[in-house]
Amino acid sequence: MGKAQKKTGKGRLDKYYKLAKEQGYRARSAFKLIQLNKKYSILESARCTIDLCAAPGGWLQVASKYMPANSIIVGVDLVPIKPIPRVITFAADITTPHCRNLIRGELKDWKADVVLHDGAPNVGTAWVQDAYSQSELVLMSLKLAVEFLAKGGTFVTKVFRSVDYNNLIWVFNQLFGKVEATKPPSSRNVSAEIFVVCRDFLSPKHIDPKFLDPKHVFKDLAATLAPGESGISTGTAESNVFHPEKKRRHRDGYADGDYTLFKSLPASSFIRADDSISALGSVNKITFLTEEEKGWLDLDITTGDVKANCDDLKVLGKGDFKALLKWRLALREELGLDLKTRGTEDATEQVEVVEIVDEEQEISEELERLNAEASARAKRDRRRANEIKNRTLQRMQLQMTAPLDIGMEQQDAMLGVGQDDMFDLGKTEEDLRNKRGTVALLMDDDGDAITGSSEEDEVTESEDEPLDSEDEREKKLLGLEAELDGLYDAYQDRLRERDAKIKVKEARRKNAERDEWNGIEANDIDDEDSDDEEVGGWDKLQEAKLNDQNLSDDSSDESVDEEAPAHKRKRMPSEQTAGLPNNKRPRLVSKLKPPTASATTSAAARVWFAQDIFSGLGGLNKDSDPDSEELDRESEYSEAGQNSVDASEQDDFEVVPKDRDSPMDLWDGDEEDEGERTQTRINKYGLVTPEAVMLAQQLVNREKTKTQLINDGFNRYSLNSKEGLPSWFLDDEAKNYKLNIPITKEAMAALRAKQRALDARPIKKVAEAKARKKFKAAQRLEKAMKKAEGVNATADMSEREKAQQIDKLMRKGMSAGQKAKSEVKLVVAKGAHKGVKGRPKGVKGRYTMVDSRMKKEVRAKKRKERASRKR
Ligand SMILES: C[S@@+](CC[C@H](N)C(=O)[O-])C[C@H]1O[C@@H](n2cnc3c(N)ncnc32)[C@H](O)[C@@H]1O
Repeated sequence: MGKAQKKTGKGRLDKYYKLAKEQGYRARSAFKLIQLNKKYSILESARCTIDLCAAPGGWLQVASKYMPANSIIVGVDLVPIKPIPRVITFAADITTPHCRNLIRGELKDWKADVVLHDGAPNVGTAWVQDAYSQSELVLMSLKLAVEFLAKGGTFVTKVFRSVDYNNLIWVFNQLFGKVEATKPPSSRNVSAEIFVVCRDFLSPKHIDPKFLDPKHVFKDLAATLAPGESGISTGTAESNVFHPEKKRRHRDGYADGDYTLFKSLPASSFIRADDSISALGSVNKITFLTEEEKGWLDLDITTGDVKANCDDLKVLGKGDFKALLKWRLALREELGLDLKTRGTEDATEQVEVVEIVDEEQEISEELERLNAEASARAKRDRRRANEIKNRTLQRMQLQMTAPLDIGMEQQDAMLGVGQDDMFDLGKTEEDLRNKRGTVALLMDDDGDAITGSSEEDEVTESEDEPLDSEDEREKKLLGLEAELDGLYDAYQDRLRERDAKIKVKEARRKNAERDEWNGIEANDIDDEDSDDEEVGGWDKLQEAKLNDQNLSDDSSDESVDEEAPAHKRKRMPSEQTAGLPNNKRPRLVSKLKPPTASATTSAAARVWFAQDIFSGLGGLNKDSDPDSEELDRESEYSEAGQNSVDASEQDDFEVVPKDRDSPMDLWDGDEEDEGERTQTRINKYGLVTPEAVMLAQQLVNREKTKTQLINDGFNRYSLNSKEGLPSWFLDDEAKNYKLNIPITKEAMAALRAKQRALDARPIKKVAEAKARKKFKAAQRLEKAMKKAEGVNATADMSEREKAQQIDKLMRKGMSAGQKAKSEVKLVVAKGAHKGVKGRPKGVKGRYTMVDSRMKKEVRAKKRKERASRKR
């Protein structure tokens, strides 16, 4: 009975339950992570994952399946988790410091790329309270996540859709670059759970503890709950009065002995009640039945509105309730129930309550407004970036601009500073001119270079100015190349968008970059700025909200203050030489610099900036080599009496473009990695290309020596430098510049044989099924033999009977365990059998009537099945 109930109850045993069983997952929830991972590709590139609330271990199994080999997976839960290969698990409460210490002990100083949280507290108490503790658990998991996550990491958490939901999302938004809520198909619709995927952890240096403190984050809800009470009570009644829109489910049931839903309250009780607000929240009507109460109806203060309000409290709004409370106070004074002072106190009390609740409402409204604003801003930025891209492409097509490359354009767009590459180049020239002739113009009294928007406006476009013909030609040429580069990149992007595999690879590559890259990001500076402003990010944000400021928009922070702390300055190498006059740099330089760690500028951009015209600008070329920058400035500002540069650095110094044929360029670290990777691939899968098989055969058959093969591998292009060549050319070249190795018949045959052998191997499931079958047959036989021995040992059977019995047992034991199928006779419905209804003559046992139509139909059906299976 239990079984039947289980199957139908709540539809628990749905297809994911069955799938989980089939695929060996411990919980159906595993599919939630599989689906989340499919959407966001979280696990493929992660090398360390922490799963909080992991029992029984479904998510851990998924993580272990999808994460790269040798990655670290740690799972924690209140209950012990059965061991899973290559997963570390322990039992702890994630809300305790003990748990934190255990994780720290496991990770040492590693950081996690992903933190998962699918926690659910034990249900059973009131719904409001359940949701609250779930939200608390989420906040606790976030606390661990921010401690252990690496910058750029991902936090996936389950949240219940409750009143806390928006507050949690708001907090996530403060700590992560991208926050998305999603409900995977395997999550039941009846469940209030939703999964929030927070990517791009910002890793701020200081996090205001209030962000992670349930008291602050869920202030709204906490305030509506009276201390020590878990749900519907005075607090809730109050909230019903002042927040009629926030309906909470009432699970307390009926009061003792009272089984009606409609409740009325005598006016005298309301007037004399201590807790008038909760009285208003829990009744439908205020009645005037006694003589005294009827008398109150005639008073001036009891206006028509008040009477109407008393009639049906459930339809009243906040203003109506306030009017009723005012009326109550006035009546109490009238009746002399309160001394004047007491009355005032009471009034103050009421007003305070109203104010607190009002304030809470304001905060929640503010939160909602901020969320809406953030999403609108993101949308606006996206639109702007698209516009910029389109405009740039148009200008490129009209040959109006020399695109540096798509990568840089995107950087600009991302920074939201607009696409004004040509203007910036113009500005560069302007700067040059200024530097040559009118340096003084750029200096203020203290010798600081002047920057600012007003200046930017003053900078004129130098597009119109004639360049000398040599330069112009070169510029044009580079422009054309860059244009080709741009178009090629766009083409590659389109290809990439179509190819899911490339997306995964890209994600991995990005992940690798993220770990290696320690450079500067505009955001970093922003973060630091806000961090450095110390006290309470929370308070500041609240304040910022009130001031209607955009938290991420901090263009004003771009200029670095003279008194800025040392670590702030460290971020801008160009400004390390504090004594130099141009601490503040013209816009072009400061704008291009931060994102242009050498890794981010394309070859085309580097070639572009390697032109003589830029050679005088520190920070523009050389990818921020601080030494060369210092020397540049040293030579330019020597009159200003700067002497902070080493004597060795003061030697004749010439800014030259990087030597294209320098030996450094020939050494390609990637190729070594590639070699290793190829080796591992070969170890794992063997040789998979005919060329490789052929070369191997030649080596084995001693047709060629290793040296010969290596020598054959070289060609006159092998040592060519790739520096400065456009990517489309390199891609094309990579396909064609190598020698085409002729493939022999033998190599192809060997490869095919290998493939056939691979195909002939049964898949794991089939092999397992066969082994199971064999094992069961052996068991049956053993059982039969034991029985036969028993029969043999019995004394009350004749030898003949024993032989018969044993024969029967053995036949049964040797059979496949299935009953022999009874034969079905096929009777063709033609000749004498045509049109016969019922059993045809002379046919005994089971039979089936068949005809040519049926034959055709069956064949067609089989054909279709085969075709669909192939597909
Ligand atoms: C829905 S289950 C997690 C299922 C898991 N993701 C899987 O795929 O197998 C929720 C888990 O949260 C755990 N949990 C609840 N509160 C916890 C706490 N404070 N600390 C650790 N685990 C907790 C419960 O023990 C329970 O095993």
